Amino acid sequence: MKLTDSIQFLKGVGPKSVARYQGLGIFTVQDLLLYFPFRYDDFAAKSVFELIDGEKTTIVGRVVTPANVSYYGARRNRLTFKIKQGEAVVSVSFFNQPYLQDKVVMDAEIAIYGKWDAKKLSITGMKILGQVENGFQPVYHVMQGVKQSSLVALIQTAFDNGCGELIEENLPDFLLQKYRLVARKIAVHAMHFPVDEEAHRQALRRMKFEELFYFQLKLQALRLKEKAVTQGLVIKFDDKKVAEKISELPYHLTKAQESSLGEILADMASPYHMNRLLQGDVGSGKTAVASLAMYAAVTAGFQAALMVPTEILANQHFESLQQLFPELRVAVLTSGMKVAERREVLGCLENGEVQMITGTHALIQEAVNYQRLGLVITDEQHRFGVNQRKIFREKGQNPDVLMMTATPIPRTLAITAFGDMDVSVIDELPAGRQPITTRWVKHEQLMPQILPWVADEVVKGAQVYFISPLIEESEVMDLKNATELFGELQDFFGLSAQIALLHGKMKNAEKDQIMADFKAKKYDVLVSTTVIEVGVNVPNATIMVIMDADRFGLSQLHQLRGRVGRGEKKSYTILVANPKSDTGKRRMQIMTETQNGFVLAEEDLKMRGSGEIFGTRQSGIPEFSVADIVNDYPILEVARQEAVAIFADEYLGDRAEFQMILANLGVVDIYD
Ligand SMILES: Nc1ncnc2c1ncn2[C@@H]1O[C@H](COP(=O)(O)OP(=O)(O)OP(=O)(O)O)[C@@H](O)[C@H]1O
Repeated sequence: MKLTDSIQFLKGVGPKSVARYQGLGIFTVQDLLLYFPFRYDDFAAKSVFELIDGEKTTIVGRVVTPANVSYYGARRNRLTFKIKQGEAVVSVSFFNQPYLQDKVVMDAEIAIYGKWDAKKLSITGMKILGQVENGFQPVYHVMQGVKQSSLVALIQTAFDNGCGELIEENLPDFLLQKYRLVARKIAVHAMHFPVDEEAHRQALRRMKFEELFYFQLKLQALRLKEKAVTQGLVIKFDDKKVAEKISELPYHLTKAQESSLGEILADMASPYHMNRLLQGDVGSGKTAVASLAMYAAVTAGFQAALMVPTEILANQHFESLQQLFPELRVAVLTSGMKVAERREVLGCLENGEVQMITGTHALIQEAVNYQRLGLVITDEQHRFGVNQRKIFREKGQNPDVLMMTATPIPRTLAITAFGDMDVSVIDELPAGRQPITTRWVKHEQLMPQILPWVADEVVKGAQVYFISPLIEESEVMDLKNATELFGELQDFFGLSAQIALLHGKMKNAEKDQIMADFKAKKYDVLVSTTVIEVGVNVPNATIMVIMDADRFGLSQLHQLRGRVGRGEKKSYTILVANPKSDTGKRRMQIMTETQNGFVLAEEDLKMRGSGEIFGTRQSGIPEFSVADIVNDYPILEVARQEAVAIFADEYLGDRAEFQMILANLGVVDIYD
């Protein structure tokens, strides 16, 4: 038998079960052996003196009273009896399982799995265990038609047929020794049938290492391949002009901005393909760095493009680029544009008149052709697919690509998701920024306390955002909420403040007009749905009020809060929320405690898991079968170092172990 054989060749597997097992992703014997339990229940019997109140456990004792079933209510009943363990007498009850009565035999030993109540010296039973030799039992994800016990039996059959012996080692010897990892054969067996907890721990450690190591190898291989295969552009920018531009800025670049820009420019000048992520907290000045990189590309005779997720942002960047570079021809391209305007822009892009362009994903549509595209910067990269580069290549352009993100990515995730990328981090805010004061208030405080205070601040010249509650997946409800809030605020402020409403259903031109007017201080208060979440830059706005703030995730709240505190004036964020859940409360608490996006992102990750923050599929973060990127971070880091070392070590190239690794990876042609 081979590992690649279908499980149908195993004894006891008929066509029907083959189909069912396929539903679990099990096709071959190998799939079966690598289908690991997701947890283990500890059924090992314990002495009643070591038990903790509320703990789920197994107790073994001798039955000392007959089992009695008492009925109460229409269908409910309780089975009770007593057992003796040493001198201790323990009361046992089972709810609604009267049929267990037969299994309770006077004077016989019995093992009961259930929940321990220390005060009453009693256990609420969940099941009566047949035998208690091995207390450590695996639990698998199964589905209808496949029982735990049949799955276990099938795995046992596979081992009985010697399939376990066919499992080949896929880690090099020196790593097994260095990290004292158990052999693959042993680990796979122990994942299913551990003799004890320690055996299981060792098996798991080995399988996690293997999974993360291969993952990192793949990233390293990709990275190498990318560097070797794709001929990047050499963008010979004009040093002097760039320096001049920097000196003309109304502010000094922060150290972090300077070094990030330096890294980006070095990539551009090199013949390699830039594959870099620019990460920085909200308001840290990423866009400023990006603009300078674009300028550098233009001084070398290339075009540069900046791609952003919303039209509001595209227009905002268009304006600021025009302001920064009045001597250049800057354009904007969005899908909401008039046909004639669009045609004009497309023509000038193709003939090279337009030197810099910003826009939404309209920038990469088919009809768009560039004359000499040198640099593409994408904002909020996780909102775009990862395929942009391919699209550009298909257009015959091979620009350097820089991705920016304002969602701070915890280091753990950055390594996992972007392990094949170079990363620049802007980890300081421009000088002169004051911390944003964040307060959490209840709904009932809004009218008597918050609104009068906001009114006072408006009189003093403050501009204010009000974010209406988020109703997931319902634009209609979002709109209703925003409109209601708008009405209430109009009633409250009367003529004392100019209020505008902005929501996702508006026409783009209308949205742009409102944003422009808000920037120009024609409005004091902007009521909005979350359409202003990312990137909006109105430095004079200093107050952000978020209604039903507990409905937002931490990262989103952080983004929203980042809309204030963008100038030198003191800024405030008010979270209005009466959270019902503990998570909601915790979120509000954390928001008032820290303004550090990286800390918040770590917390968010702990509270929600990685998938929700980035949407696993989009972000390219794979789903691991045994490893967990948050909790297994130390293993991930070691695996990464080893993967990097392997590819860096030329001597390894000739060794059989290295060939084996490459073959397993399916990337034998790295050096071709
Ligand atoms: N070094 C600096 N000193 C002072 N102000 C700066 C500096 N760099 C940028 N700014 C200003 O700070 C504000 C925020 O900068 P920018 O829009 O580049 O940040 P960002 O990181 O892109 O923000 P976000 O991620 O929130 O969209 C802008 O008004 C910008 O002009």
